[in-house]
Amino acid sequence: MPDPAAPLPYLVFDFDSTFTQVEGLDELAAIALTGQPDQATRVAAIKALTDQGMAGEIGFQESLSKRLALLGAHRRHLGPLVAHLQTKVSESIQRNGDFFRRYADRIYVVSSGFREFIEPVVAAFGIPASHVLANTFTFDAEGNITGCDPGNVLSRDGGKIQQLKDLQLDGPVYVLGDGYTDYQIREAGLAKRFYAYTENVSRPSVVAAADEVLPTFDEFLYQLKLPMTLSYPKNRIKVLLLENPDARAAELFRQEGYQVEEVKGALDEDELVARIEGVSILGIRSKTQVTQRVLDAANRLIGIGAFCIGTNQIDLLGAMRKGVAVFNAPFSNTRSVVELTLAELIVLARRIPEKNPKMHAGEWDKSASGSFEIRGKTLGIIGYGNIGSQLSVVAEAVGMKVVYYDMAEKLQLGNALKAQTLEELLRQSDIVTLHIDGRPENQDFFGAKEFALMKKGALFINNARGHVVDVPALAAVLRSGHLGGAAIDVFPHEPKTNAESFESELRGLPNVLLTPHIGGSTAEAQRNIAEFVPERLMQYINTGNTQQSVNFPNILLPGQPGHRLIHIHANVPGVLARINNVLAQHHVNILGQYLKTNELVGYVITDIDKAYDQDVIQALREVEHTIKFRVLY
Ligand SMILES: NC(=O)c1ccc[n+]([C@@H]2O[C@H](COP(=O)([O-])OP(=O)(O)OC[C@H]3O[C@@H](n4cnc5c(N)ncnc54)[C@H](O)[C@@H]3O)[C@@H](O)[C@H]2O)c1
Ligand SMILES: O=C(O)[C@H](O)COP(=O)(O)O
Repeated sequence: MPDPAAPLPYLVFDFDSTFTQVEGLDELAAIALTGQPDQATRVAAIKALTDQGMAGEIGFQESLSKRLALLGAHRRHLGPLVAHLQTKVSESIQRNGDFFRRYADRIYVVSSGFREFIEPVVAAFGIPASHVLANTFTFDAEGNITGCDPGNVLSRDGGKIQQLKDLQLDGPVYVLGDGYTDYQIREAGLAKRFYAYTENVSRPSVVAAADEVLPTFDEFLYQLKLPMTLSYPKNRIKVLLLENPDARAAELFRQEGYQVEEVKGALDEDELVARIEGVSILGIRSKTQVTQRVLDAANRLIGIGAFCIGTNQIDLLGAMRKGVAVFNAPFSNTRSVVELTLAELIVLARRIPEKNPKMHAGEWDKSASGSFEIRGKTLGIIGYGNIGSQLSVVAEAVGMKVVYYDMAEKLQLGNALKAQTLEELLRQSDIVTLHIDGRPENQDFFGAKEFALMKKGALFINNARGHVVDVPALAAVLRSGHLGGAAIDVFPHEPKTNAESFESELRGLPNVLLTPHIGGSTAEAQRNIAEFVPERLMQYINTGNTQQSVNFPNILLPGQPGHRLIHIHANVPGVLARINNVLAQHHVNILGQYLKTNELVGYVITDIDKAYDQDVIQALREVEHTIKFRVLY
């Protein structure tokens, strides 16, 4: 760590795959060979030689001369190459361009690439030509590139080492690069530290030799407490994804620069407590219970993503008290559940759960007994929310009468009739389907009393949550023949992974269709969820936007004009006044302020001018009743 009062150490950057995302010679080859029949094979051969050289498998000089021989490039290709490379500067270097301009006198680019394309690219970052040390091409009279200047030390093996010796820098040198030749500067004792730069490419031999690994340049600036454009390096944000959400979720988080760890199944409380330390984002589905104990062990948690609809598995109030925002996907699998329920209505009405296993066992049981059409029958929908109301429309479209019951006042769709009481619905329905949510008060919502009120021979479906039904009572009415059948997708105790077995007293009962909680498990739903939830979480992290959070005050924030202070506090009187007192005492200019509270927490966003005294940040952290505080640049 440099002494803050001392000048910055000299920073020696590699160019190819470090300063830029690509290898300049590979790109030159692609441009020069455009339209040639053997383009692909020659470019691939050049790339392979680059990699062998970078990994230290062949000498640098051998790699370079073989590549140049394959290249067939001309001076006229250099202009397009530079224009292309200017769009390929590493993202974190691009966003910290101001740092380079400010400290250009301490920065050198030492590369085995070529001055002809490096100089113009780094010049845009304030780095003068005198700080670019690179090879130079040789040309023939027609302007064809024939090779590289053999007099340049960088064209030889050990060239970077010699170049650093020749530079005679009068202070500590830190080298940042992706290649083995960058490490060799440190190995030769000419640099104090070597940082393996892995934003674009990560070479195991180089990473193994490094003092530090830099997934981005933000990480370097953060470690050295240097000015940076992000408030926190994204590579430090750890995501733990459980229960196998669609691969797109991990892909989106990784694209954002986060570290992602995945666990196929659910974790129990002890397992999750052991894994949650250091995790900033936890992604789960319906199985993993996020309890107060888990939240207490979560020292870095910012947000939880429920990659499903239900959030009853999360202690939402506990999360709120800890300043952890929870997001779900409230509509992404709605249609999938509706389609499954529609299928089950018909399948149960035709007694398929009984007939199918018989057929597989070689028994031909052709009979109309107990089978009926669903047309004209009454479907009782309990819980007329997103799923219940969409099912209502679909069921009417296939000729059913719909009656619904909901504790809340709901928009009546089509010809559906509202039942004033649950009893009224149960007495008239031929099929009853549950679509209430899994809030704790709904534990054993449907039991012996409710089953007794159903018509003899009626059918029952539960695709909502397992714990809302008293399963022994259901098993009893199925055994007694009071119910004609049931389709059950959710259970009070479900296996954590596919490796565990499923135990239930519903197993083996007649005309009972059991499915392994697959109501929302379709390709479409899972893909939608895997895009929806990461988007909400990343917006929250990047902008403070809490729109559609299930436990936080919802604020849709405007664009950020300066720095943004995000303050989560216990909802007690006077906190906003204290925040504003601190801001006033430090003469901070407020550009905008937004506050929303709920019963437990207050959420205050303050946009301020970028110029402010850093002490204000500590003072804001110390405001009484603060739960969490962060700054967005
Ligand atoms: N099987 C699956 O794979 C699967 C997939 C998605 C959703 N779900 C579950 O389906 C259920 C419904 O989902 P949704 O998106 O329609 O939810 P929703 O919140 O839109 O609707 C739930 C409705 O139930 C009502 N309700 C709650 N408790 C009630 C009660 N005691 N009496 C009467 N009405 C009550 C609410 O007022 C609300 O209108 C949830 O439990 C969800 O977890 C299961
Ligand atoms: O709440 C939900 O969306 C469903 O129960 C689906 O849950 P799952 O993602 O665990 O299948």
